[in-house]
Amino acid sequence: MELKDILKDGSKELNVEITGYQVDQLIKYKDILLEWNQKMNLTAIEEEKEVMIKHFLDSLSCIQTKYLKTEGRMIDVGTGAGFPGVPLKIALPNIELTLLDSLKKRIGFLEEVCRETNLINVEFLHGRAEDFGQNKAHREKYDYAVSRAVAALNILVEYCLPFVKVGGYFICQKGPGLIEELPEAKNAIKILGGEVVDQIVIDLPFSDITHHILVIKKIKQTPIKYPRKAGKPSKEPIK
Ligand SMILES: C[S@@+](CC[C@H](N)C(=O)[O-])C[C@H]1O[C@@H](n2cnc3c(N)ncnc32)[C@H](O)[C@@H]1O
Repeated sequence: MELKDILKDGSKELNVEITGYQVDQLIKYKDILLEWNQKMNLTAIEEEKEVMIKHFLDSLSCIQTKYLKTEGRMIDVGTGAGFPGVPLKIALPNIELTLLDSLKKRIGFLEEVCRETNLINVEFLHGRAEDFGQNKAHREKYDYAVSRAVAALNILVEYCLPFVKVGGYFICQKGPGLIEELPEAKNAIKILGGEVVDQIVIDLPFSDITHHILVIKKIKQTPIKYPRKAGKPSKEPIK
């Protein structure tokens, strides 16, 4: 099966509409990812077909939740090589995207991807989520936070919920581990002003992988003491 067909058919299965131009943008992204991956550690997934499924379709599955609209401000916390933020921006080009990562080299790669795929209205932030979460320009300024494979849920909510406006959503991609992580994070979610509104099981097309997406709505402002200083949330997660 051709790579383009994996994207077209897989996104249809996820109820996500993508055009031929968006498919071309994703293919270009894959080319740059695999080229840069020779020089720096960006992804352990090196097979083209696997990139389509495990990075692109997996990222696009966030749209299936129906909570993401076609406009608004979104931050991808711990974006790494751009997942899920960049595929989401390709599929929803009117979203204003902020990509945040603590590794400077990854930001350089992301700048190149966005330039080469003609993505506009993308901001790149190099630093820790704990620091930007206390920064007035970013605190409670986003309609959506998204994140994949960054930390256990009780830590991750302290990284992500401070960015979300009251009324906005944190859309969190997790593996089957969510079932154990959720009870341990319930109190942190409440303290940080969130409420779990949905938990969706995603069957990733062309694979036997099942993922979970947890949707947390911001219902109250986050108390100003959160996020605590860099390193503290992972050392002492909120109990
Ligand atoms: C395992 S990678 C996942 C990357 C991407 N989200 C994905 O799913 O492919 C985790 C990323 O989170 C970043 N990260 C971890 N803790 C962070 C923090 N406190 N603030 C900002 N970035 C962080 C790391 O630098 C790394 O790029």
